[in-house]
Amino acid sequence: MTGLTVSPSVPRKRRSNWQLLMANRLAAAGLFLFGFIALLAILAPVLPLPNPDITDQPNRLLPPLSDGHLLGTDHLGRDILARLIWGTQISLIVGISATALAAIFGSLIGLVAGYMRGATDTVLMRFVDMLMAFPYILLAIAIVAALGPGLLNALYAIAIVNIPFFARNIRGVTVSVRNREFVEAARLSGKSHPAILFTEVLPNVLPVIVITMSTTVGWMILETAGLSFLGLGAQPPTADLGSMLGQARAQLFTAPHASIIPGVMIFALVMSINLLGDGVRDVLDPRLRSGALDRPMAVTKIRRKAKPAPTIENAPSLVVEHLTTGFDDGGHLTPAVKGISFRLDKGECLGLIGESGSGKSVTALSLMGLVASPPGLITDGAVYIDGRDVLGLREQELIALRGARVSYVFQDPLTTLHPLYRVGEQVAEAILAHQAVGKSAAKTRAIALMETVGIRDAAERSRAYPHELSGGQRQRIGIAMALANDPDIIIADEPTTALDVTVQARILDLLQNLRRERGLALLLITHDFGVVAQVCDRVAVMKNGEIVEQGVTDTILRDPQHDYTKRLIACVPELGEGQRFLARVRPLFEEAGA
Ligand SMILES: Nc1ncnc2c1ncn2[C@@H]1O[C@H](COP(=O)(O)OP(=O)(O)OP(=O)(O)O)[C@@H](O)[C@H]1O
Repeated sequence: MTGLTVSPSVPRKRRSNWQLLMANRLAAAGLFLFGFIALLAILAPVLPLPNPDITDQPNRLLPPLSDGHLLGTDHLGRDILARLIWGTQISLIVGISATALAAIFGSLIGLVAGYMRGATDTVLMRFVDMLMAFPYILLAIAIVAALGPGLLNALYAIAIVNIPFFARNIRGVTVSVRNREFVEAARLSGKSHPAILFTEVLPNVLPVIVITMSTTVGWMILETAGLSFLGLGAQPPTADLGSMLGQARAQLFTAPHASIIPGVMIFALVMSINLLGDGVRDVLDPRLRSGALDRPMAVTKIRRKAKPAPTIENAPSLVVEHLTTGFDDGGHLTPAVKGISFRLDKGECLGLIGESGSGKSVTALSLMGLVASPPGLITDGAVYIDGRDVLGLREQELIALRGARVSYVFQDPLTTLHPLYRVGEQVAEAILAHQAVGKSAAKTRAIALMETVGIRDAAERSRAYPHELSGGQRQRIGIAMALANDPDIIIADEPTTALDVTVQARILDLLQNLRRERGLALLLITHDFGVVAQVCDRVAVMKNGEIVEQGVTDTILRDPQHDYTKRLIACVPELGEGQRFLARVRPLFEEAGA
């Protein structure tokens, strides 16, 4: 828990983008350094600096800390500090202007190509591909050579070679946004294409434009310096960082300070902008924070306050003790599950019930360390399977338990089944993940499992793709995969919510039969007390991440103690009881102020 502050149980006010940026220490350091350099550059006209262009041959190549020249003088006796500050100003103006130009034209190309598609897209993107086909620094040199050396032409050249980065990025996002329902709705309402592009699409791609700008501006400053270094950018006597470096090259060994000083400034400037740019990207696209997308952890991060006993005696199949899971929002922990405890015995069904957002799924995923990290973090408690604390296991041991001893059935099988593989192959793959059997044996067993879960013509249906099956059949495939390795515990997270009532009843029947036949322990997550009444031996009621009541289902149904449980039970209407149901429910909700 070190370094994290924990929110109280009342909902916390969302932190502003500025607060999130400041919470990122590297970005804050980048902002501080960049702010300091930019301030110096802005104040150049009012700072007590000598004229940066006045030469003074007798005082050439004076070392730093010389009288009247804090950073010494260059090969023509000009004051290096003055040239450095004025040069930084020019480098910043050129780099930022080139970024703005590239962003405007590149984004425009990307927006139009991605939105219009067809011939417009082909022509624009082939033009962009042509630009990208050349090494960009060579292309920039060629452009300046054609336009003639000079800072303005260097600016145009750097902007042109960076247009493709913006065009490609923005086109990709625009293509996905143009098919969204709100754009469709705007089209149906009769809005013109330009209006849709600028009022519907642009606001949604703006964060990507800002992210691309913040991560490329440093490079553009570096590229401008590169052109000036080669004598193609700033022309004498004007100084920018690249030309200072280029002119000092000849005295690299006799007066190294003349090159080291602008070199250090380029490094500090580009480094500070890149750190700040990464911070801006993380704030605007939190999915990328800390590389969350490319480096997801295999097991939820576990940092428990106290070390629980590694084993317990005579334990039932599953014991959860004081489990606490939260989400780390840039150094701030928002709890989602707060110290919950429950038990589940062999052959038993425990219902975990609660309204949306009460923490049921986070509980289910925490049991096998499946909450996505970052940002998920287990901060307390233990999960004992057959008396052994699985949260204390090594990563590989915990992964080996998944699907083998404990398996999951999720709400929407269409999102958990791979669309490009036949369902039989997917069931066989679940077997192969844990059992040393041949491919054909796995296929035969997969078909047998499909028969067990009630899929008719299993051999033939095993060759179907997920989209060729009905919702009920797909959920049966999900259950077959969960059964593939004869688990002891099945965690079913709202397995029937996406199905109609008749299919729902059949799937619940199937789970009941499998539980009885195989002695499975079933943790059934639902928000429907009707389902609990039908299937579960015991029930635990969750609210705001806590279990507010648990016990034998019949007892709780007959005599609920907690108001919240009473309201959940009252929400189960009985057939033909509409009026009586409403009369019963209304006072409960009025009491709760709902
Ligand atoms: N990746 C995440 N990052 C931040 N907060 C999250 C994340 N996943 C879940 N939460 C939060 O954790 C809390 C519990 O969510 P959970 O998904 O467990 O609810 P639930 O009871 O399963 O709801 P539902 O029935 O709608 O699935 C919610 O407040 C949710 O916003």
